[in-house]
Amino acid sequence: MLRWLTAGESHGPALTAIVEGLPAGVRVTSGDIAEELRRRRLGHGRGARMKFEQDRVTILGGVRHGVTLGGPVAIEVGNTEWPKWETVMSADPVDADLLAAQARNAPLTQPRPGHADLVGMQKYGFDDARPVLERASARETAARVALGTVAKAFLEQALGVTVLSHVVALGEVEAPEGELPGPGDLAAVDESPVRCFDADASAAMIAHVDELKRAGDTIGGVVEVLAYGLPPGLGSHVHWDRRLDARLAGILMGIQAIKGVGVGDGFTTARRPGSRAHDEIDATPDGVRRRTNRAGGIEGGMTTGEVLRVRAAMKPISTVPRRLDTIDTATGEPAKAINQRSDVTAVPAAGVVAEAMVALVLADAALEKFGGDSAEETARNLRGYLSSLTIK
Ligand SMILES: Cc1cc2nc3c(=O)[nH]c(=O)nc-3n(C[C@H](O)[C@H](O)[C@H](O)COP(=O)(O)O)c2cc1C
Ligand SMILES: C=C(O[C@@H]1CC(C(=O)O)=C[C@@H](OP(=O)(O)O)[C@H]1O)C(=O)O
Repeated sequence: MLRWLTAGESHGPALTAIVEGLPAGVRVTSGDIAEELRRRRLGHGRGARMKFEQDRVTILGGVRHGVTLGGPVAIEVGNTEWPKWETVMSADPVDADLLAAQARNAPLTQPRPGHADLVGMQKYGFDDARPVLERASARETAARVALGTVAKAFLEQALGVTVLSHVVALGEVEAPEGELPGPGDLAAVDESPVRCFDADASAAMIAHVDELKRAGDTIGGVVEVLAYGLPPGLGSHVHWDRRLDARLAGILMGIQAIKGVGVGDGFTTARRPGSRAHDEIDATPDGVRRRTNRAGGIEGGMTTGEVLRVRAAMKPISTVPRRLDTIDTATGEPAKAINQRSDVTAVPAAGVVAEAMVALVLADAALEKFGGDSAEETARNLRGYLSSLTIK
């Protein structure tokens, strides 16, 4: 079983991430993690913070000379802006000068509609939104992407599985249904400032973001994660919590601001008759194949061996520059919500986060099926399973 945790606040000194249960022999370096973190920071519509803040990656355990050892992998993502935030976010009791400086930081008492601010203050008994928003912030997704890098490396090296994502809708602009990016197309997707594979849709999305920025507004969208090279049989039909679709939905919904998940054609499938909703099966010289992939590579809670295809819908950023109506929790009077700065959209970044989340679930499901204390053992067990399949 793969276990993983993250810790740290948005403006704290660092995020910390640990993953336990990955085999030995997976090649991964801090450079690989830094590259994935770089991808997560990109995207047209992200705010000023992405430009001046740097992620500083240090692998603190579980890797030696660029190869995993089989123990927990611990990763620190340091925040280069920490010195500016030390008085606000210091963990230890502070001296008198620091306390005086902190007292000048007025509490944040105008909670943003759509963010965790108000209910977090109620639940945890704070009269300031700062302690809530620091952890609710999607800064934490940097730690998840760091862990996802290790999971992706395992999937590639032990199973030959490639995970990538692309943006399929940004607000009202949708990419045409059609050609999907293939396993080698990640760089082509990343070239688009909105991570959209279709050039015309990409241009329209960029214009849409610019228009919303001018209007002081924010926007959501839909990302699709694809996984190529999966064998049939990851996950199981036998119990609800072993179904791969349930596990993928849970992990994707666990990303900040994700409000819907679709597997394959998702909600569209519900509007089609059965004759046009399912994927008919053929025997081909290459083995059993589905004629289409409307199911997105999952039937009965298990991978079918076709391309895995899952979508996640993100709501618009809740720090709206136009400042939505709220209350001041200190006075109970009407007020305008907190707004220092904000992303117009973070949908392209959410795709990179979603890749990491899907990679962790797939790595977990692969280890459940094939086991292995070394990546080589997992690969050997996969080969044995594939060669022993009676229906190929
Ligand atoms: C990559 C990423 C970047 C985000 N950037 C912002 C932001 O700049 N401002 C903001 O208010 N929300 C941002 N969000 C969304 C908030 O984290 C989210 O709205 C908040 O957690 C409340 O959503 P929830 O109800 O799903 O928890 C971002 C989310 C992601 C995934
Ligand atoms: C820092 C990151 O995202 C942040 C996520 C976020 C939020 O409320 O979720 C709010 C913004 O931070 P701030 O309010 O300090 O400008 C984003 O920049 C990051 O992704 O690395």
